[in-house]
Amino acid sequence: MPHNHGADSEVGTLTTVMLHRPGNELKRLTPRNNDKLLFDGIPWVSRAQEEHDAFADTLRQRGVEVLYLTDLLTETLASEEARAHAISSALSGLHLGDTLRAYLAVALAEASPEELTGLLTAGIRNDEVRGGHGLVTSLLSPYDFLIDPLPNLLFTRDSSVWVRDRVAITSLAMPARKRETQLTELIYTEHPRFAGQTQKIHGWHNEHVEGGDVLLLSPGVVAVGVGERTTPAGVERLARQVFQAELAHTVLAVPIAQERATMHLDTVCTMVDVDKVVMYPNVAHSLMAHAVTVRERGETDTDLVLDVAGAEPFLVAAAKAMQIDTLHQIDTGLDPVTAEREQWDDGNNTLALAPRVAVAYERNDETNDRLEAAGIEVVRIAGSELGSGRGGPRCMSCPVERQPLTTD
Ligand SMILES: NC(=O)NCCC[C@H](N)C(=O)O
Repeated sequence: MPHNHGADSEVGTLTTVMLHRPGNELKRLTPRNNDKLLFDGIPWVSRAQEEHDAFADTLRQRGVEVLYLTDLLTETLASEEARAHAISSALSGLHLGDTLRAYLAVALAEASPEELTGLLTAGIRNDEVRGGHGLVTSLLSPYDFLIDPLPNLLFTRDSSVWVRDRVAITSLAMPARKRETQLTELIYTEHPRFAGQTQKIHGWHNEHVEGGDVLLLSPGVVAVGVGERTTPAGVERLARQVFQAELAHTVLAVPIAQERATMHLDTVCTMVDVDKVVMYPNVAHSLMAHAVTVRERGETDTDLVLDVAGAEPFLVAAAKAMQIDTLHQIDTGLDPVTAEREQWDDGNNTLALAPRVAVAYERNDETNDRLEAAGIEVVRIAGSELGSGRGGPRCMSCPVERQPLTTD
């Protein structure tokens, strides 16, 4: 049966979502590598899995189809061509050397699709290989990774993002995450559910854009955070591509502080209704946006001539582009210290299941209370372990299909 994959908003009823159940890749985290691997602590893996299973169950109970990235990958790797592609990309790093690369290529080719998924996601450590011994294996430490683990796969939001009926394969800025998009690209290209019926925009080889920075404010209006992850050139490239494919009429480029606490736009602002956002109060008054529109079309996205407006307050620029009177900020009224604590714990990182229904971490009591007072149904989930990677319900979910808000 053909699917209507895609999303034209942040809040249309969520039909299908891609998640990643945390697995052995989290067991690779140690106090020596957690910073490099972008985790703030060492999660208790079985509890993280329980929390994640509860999150997935909550979504299913609300009628959402949950696709797991690893299931999709394993199904994709049933194809010889996809396997060969996955293996050569995973072994392309310059740290391996020819002897080890050749040995690993054979060993990976002999693995079953399930085993290969495990190796591509949890990685391979030098002390785990039995052959391929030579200069490189001898000189590397036994604990060095030959294929890096991908603990941040948990945050499926960042490695792909649907804009209407197209999927953008993103280009992740941090070295620890770069390989994630090799896997999402492979899934969207080769998995039978997507192959041949999924048009792609952007790509891992393009300028940096991360999905957590991309907010579909309304059909035709895309906001893109520009900060630690998405670069100015990244937003320009994405804007060109969505304009060329006529997926949007306005892209709002939104500068955000280049800090870990605000690594993506969705760490400070998410939508909970067609005209309401929950926003970190400490930035609400300073967040600005440049509206980018098309002045002149051309043959390709590089020929487009863009108009870039001067900076305006984000809520003002957004409302104008969305052609509504006001984009309301739910007034959480939190004192700056509580606001800072709850922002750090992803209080503003909600996942809308439909207009006025949002999944949020239970720990952010005050933000959640204020959301409820404003008429939003808050579906609370536990995230004490999940949160150690600094991501909330929105970060942990890639909507593959939402019911359209567009009426035409
Ligand atoms: N959209 C998001 O904010 N995703 C959270 C990503 C957390 C991950 N540990 C990272 O640093 O990239």
